Amino acid sequence: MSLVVIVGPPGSGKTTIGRALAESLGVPFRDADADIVAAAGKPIADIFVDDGEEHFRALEREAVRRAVAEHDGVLALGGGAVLAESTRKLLADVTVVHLRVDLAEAVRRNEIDKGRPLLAVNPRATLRRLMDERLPLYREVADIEIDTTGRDAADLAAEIRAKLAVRTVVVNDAEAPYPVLIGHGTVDRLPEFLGKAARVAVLHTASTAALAERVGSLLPDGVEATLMELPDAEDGKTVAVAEQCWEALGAEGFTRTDLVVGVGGGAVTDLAGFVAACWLRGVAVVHVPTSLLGAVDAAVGGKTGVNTAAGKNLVGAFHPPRAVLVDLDTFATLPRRDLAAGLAEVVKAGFIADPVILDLVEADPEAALDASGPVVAELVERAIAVKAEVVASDLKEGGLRAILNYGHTFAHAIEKLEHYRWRHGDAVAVGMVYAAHLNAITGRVDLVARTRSVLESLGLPTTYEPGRWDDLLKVMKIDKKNVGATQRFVLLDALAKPVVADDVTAEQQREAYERLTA
Ligand SMILES: NC(=O)c1ccc[n+]([C@@H]2O[C@H](COP(=O)([O-])OP(=O)(O)OC[C@H]3O[C@@H](n4cnc5c(N)ncnc54)[C@H](O)[C@@H]3O)[C@@H](O)[C@H]2O)c1
Ligand SMILES: O=C(O)C(=O)C[C@@H](O)[C@H](O)[C@H](O)COP(=O)(O)O
Repeated sequence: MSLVVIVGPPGSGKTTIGRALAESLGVPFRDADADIVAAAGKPIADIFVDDGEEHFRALEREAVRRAVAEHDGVLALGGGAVLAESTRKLLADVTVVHLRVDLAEAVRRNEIDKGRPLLAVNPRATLRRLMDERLPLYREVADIEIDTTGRDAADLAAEIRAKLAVRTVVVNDAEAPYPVLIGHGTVDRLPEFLGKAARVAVLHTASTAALAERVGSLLPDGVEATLMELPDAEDGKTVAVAEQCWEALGAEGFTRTDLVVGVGGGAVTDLAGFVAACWLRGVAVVHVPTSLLGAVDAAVGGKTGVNTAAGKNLVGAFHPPRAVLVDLDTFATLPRRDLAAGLAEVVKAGFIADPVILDLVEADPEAALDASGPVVAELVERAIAVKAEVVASDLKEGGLRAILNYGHTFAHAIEKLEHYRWRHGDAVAVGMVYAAHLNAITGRVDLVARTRSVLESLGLPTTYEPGRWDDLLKVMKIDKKNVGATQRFVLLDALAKPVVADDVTAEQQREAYERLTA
């Protein structure tokens, strides 16, 4: 969590709403006015009477400077703090929420709270003047503006939380750029992405049924939701399941302006994207990934598809979403094993492009496994940034995008041999160890020990059964990256220097397997 600063006129609810927001985010709350009172040893009204407003403003500037430097959480400022240019400059680098309120309600709230020296005489006229004078200053510093009139604190805290996207990564897809909103409560932003939809098909599994219901309840009057429950995990990623969805869309009279929403792990978003890509030759899809793996990988980038008897993801389409809503709250119910599986793809992003990811995981693997902690939020953001940059320049995997397949040649072969009963992330973990052996064997870089140790620290598998090489090789020979009879592997020349190699010999491949299973 980083700092969120609340500003607004007297009576806008900065302290009450700030506290409710901090509680809902699970972070500490701090009140700059309380800091001034503590430092001066007397109430603000007494500082005004004894020392004058100018002295109070000097104390306030210092209190705000200190709090902005020290605090990690929610910080409420006094109504006049934004008068100081130095304070406004300080706020340019942090997230600022401006709470508005109408005059009548502000007067009412200030009548209850009598401790405001500037409002001692003729509060209505004074408040109107202060609000008019300060409004442009609040707006100058604010990232988010919310009207608090007639609303309760918990409700407002929930709305602010939803708007406090940790970050919006824009995937600059050449055809239609789309945002990936990462934050708490971002699912509530769905109504912004409905377009002209009159019907919304919400695809989910049993594990995400409650969230799918919530998605349905977010739709405005006149927009109908149809919830479709899919079989769990890879059992849902089949042509037969896709066909059932198409039948249901047909029965609903689903048109080109309607919307598919995928609420679930990567299996759901892959299937939802595929259903949307094919229905009427392409309707919009919004993804609400609920697994870490879905958030950092499957929901971003527009690859959709199903598994068939021939292999993993061999049937599908490139169909980028209209938006991706990564709601960090959804990871709270994700089993630890699935969280770890998602971290395998995060670690992959570390090896191919952003080694800071590896540093973060290695520094504290337990923190990386704490779904509600700040490390997971940073890892999510970093991994999505890696993926967004790659897919923006090469949606259809003409070149660069293949690097996202690091470890996947071997992983997909395991998944097929295991009849899709292995978690994808677990298979990718083993696949990365295999690729690390190939890196070393082909004289590139030796990252075997580091790969094993970072994955093992997360409880991920790093080895596979011996004696299955022939079966594995057969599957690897129909990998999508292959060109004709030439196998291609994503390898690393060095950390964060991926290459696509087409000269890995049969002996080298086998040797990597022998070392992996030794
Ligand atoms: N399209 C792409 O670019 C891309 C990228 C990576 C992976 N994938 C695909 O994604 C799939 C793997 O995704 P995954 O790891 O999310 O698997 P998954 O979708 O099977 O989900 C894993 C398990 O977690 C459960 N789950 C999901 N969210 C939950 C939540 N919030 N609380 C409780 N349980 C929850 C699911 O019901 C499932 O049992 C694979 O099919 C893989 O091929 C696609
Ligand atoms: O988005 C990509 O491109 C990837 O390769 C991401 C992979 O992590 C992911 O598992 C993807 O589903 C694999 O795609 P595939 O084309 O090899 O099936």
